[in-house]
Amino acid sequence: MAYEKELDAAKKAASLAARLCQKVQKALLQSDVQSKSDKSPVTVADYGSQAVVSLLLQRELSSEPFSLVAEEDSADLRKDGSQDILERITKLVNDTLANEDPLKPIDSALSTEDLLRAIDCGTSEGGPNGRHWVLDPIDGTKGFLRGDQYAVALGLLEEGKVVLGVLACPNLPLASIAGDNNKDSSSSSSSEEKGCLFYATIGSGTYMQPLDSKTDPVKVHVSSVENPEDASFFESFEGAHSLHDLSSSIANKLGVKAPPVRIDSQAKYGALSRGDGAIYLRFPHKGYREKIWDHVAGAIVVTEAGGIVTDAGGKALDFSKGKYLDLDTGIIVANEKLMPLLLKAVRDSIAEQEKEASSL
Ligand SMILES: Nc1ncnc2c1ncn2[C@@H]1O[C@H](COP(=O)(O)OS(=O)(=O)O)[C@@H](OP(=O)(O)O)[C@H]1O
Ligand SMILES: [Mg+2]
Ligand SMILES: [Mg+2]
Ligand SMILES: [Mg+2]
Repeated sequence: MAYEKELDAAKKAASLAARLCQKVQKALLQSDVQSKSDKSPVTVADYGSQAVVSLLLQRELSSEPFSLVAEEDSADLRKDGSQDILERITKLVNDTLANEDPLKPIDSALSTEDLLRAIDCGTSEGGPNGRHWVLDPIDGTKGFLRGDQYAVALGLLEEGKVVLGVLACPNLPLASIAGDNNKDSSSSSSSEEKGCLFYATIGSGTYMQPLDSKTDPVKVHVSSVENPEDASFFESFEGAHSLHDLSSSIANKLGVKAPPVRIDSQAKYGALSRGDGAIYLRFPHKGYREKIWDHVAGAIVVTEAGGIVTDAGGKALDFSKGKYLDLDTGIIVANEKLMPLLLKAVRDSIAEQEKEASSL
């Protein structure tokens, strides 16, 4: 299989980073209200996760040139007054790496300077040439803070095309979340087993396995629903991230009956890839520029499971332009059967909205 070595490294890196995030989220949720409103634990997990992925990929793929486009950088950690937090992150990363394989002797603990360097390996600009890893160390930071859904999202671009993607979703139930409308999908089902690892390489399909066990992976497929009346749709939890009114107008036009399922992060792409819902609608407010790390891993996880991911005009997403995606209005996802109907509903709803706006 193509990209076997890269996939092994990516799964290992994302799983280990997810373990670090779980540890921080647990501490965060157990802590008192005052320290919950202190955003530093989130920062710790974002930086820690990025460092772990950066270090693991470089270690496992040491014979290859390494380029990483990632969300975080070390600028704030290098400022005066950041020494305490920097030491905390360094300890967290060292502890995580030491627990990775208790049988393997640890080389030597990382210094704070090593940690800053590992984070800053993620400052590549990406682009159309060569290989670039793309990382969102915690996607859905707001969900992470609430104790809800988040994902460690890692992808690989080759000559501007996504060839591999891994999504670690520590709070996503292994069972379907279909019908979990507006429920808190992490805490509503506390007895259910949670933690999913989705992965895909180009031409080989999408697989899911439990995040914390060696259980065999299963191949997943997007929903085969053909009648929009039977479809349900996902959208951002945060209203500030996507225009919920526009989504509901599109859903009405299509005849979708079920209310939206709102969950944070690229866990939406993971859930769609196994058919928990049939449609994803994402319409950021005007002027917002989408970053590639918010979609690279999720897009291949869905397309390899048989889905289609486009902008609101029906164009495939172009990940070759650097850190940003140039988009027509929004991002939509559906299976092949629903996509033509969805595109028409999107076009009609946007036209209606523009007409209303111009008559004001
Ligand atoms: N204004 C605005 N509009 C659209 N998108 C935005 C906006 N602000 C942030 N972001 C990006 O959204 C990422 C979070 O993913 P979701 O929107 O799917 O989830 S959620 O609604 O936040 O729960 C989130 O990713 P993280 O920063 O990694 O959490 C952001 O990159
Ligand atoms: Mg993100
Ligand atoms: Mg993030
Ligand atoms: Mg962020």
